[in-house]
Amino acid sequence: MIYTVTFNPSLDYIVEVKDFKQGVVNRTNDEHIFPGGKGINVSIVLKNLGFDSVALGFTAGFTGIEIEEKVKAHGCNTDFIRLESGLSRINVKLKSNEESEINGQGPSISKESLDKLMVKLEALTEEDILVLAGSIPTSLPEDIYENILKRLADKNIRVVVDATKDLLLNVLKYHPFLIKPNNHELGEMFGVTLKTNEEIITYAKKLKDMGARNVLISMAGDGAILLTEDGREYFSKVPKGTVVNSVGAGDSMVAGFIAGFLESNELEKAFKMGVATGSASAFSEELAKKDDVLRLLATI
Ligand SMILES: Nc1ncnc2c1ncn2[C@@H]1O[C@H](COP(=O)(O)OP(=O)(O)O)[C@@H](O)[C@H]1O
Ligand SMILES: O=P(O)(O)OC[C@H]1O[C@](O)(COP(=O)(O)O)[C@@H](O)[C@@H]1O
Repeated sequence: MIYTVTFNPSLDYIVEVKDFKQGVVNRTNDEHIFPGGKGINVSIVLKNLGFDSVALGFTAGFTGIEIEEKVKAHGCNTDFIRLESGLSRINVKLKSNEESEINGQGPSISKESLDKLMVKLEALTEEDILVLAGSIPTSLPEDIYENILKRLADKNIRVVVDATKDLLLNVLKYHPFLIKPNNHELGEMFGVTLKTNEEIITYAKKLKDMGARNVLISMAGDGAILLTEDGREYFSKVPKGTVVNSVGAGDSMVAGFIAGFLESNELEKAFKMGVATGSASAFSEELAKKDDVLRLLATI
């Protein structure tokens, strides 16, 4: 089974405002509310591609109840831990001349609740895939992903991590099967601005040297790069299309990669499927659907 963990689920409030102006009352032209958070998006897209998973993580308050209902409405299995207090966050995505995002901090997670998650994760076996994705509430220490992988280290589970900065860097010594920073996050990890593909490959290799097995770097509309554990390097352009909503494109890419790998056992095919799935999400209001993914895959 595939298990996704979202420490910090959200309701994504996507608002379109023509010519947004600061400091005045603006009115929306269009608005949507979607369940969000990286692991949750991975679970939804996996389902759209025909793969079952279990969405794990923490929810709180009425927003948490709504998130869980919406995830279930997509046909996903859920096993969230309910927090005693606080509210799951509402992340605002403002689409105007530019795209801006305000992502919340999320509720506090107590030690007892964390322990409940560990009990669930300790039941995983080498047959399973674990996806740890997204930020953690500010109340938690930055070594939380690292601690989880340390406790699961002898189980031979294939782990996918989509996180930023130290949260990601600290897990590399546990040899995650796949990591997927974008090019900006990659630069941020090393305190540099990366401009060319050569520079991006140089720094992606550092993540491999630090322990990651396969490193997937997304670059939004500029394509993607995969460095594989057996030393191959792939670059792909993105398919042609009109971007409608790129929120969740990165998570969709992770889901597409996993689905492609489970279908073919080939990293190159997984890579192409990842790119097609990311772009299928970027080209639609909601997350990628299978028909659109397969149509784009044929062009890569
Ligand atoms: N402007 C775009 N045009 C085409 N595909 C896109 C675009 N933006 C994102 N994608 C697709 O989604 C994938 C992930 O996008 P990216 O924005 O890099 O991830 P993240 O959301 O993690 O920052 C890309 O590799 C690509 O396949
Ligand atoms: O946990 P973080 O880093 O705050 O990100 C959460 C946000 O990212 C998303 O998962 C989308 O991520 P991507 O656009 O990178 O795929 C949203 O659904 C959510 O609001």
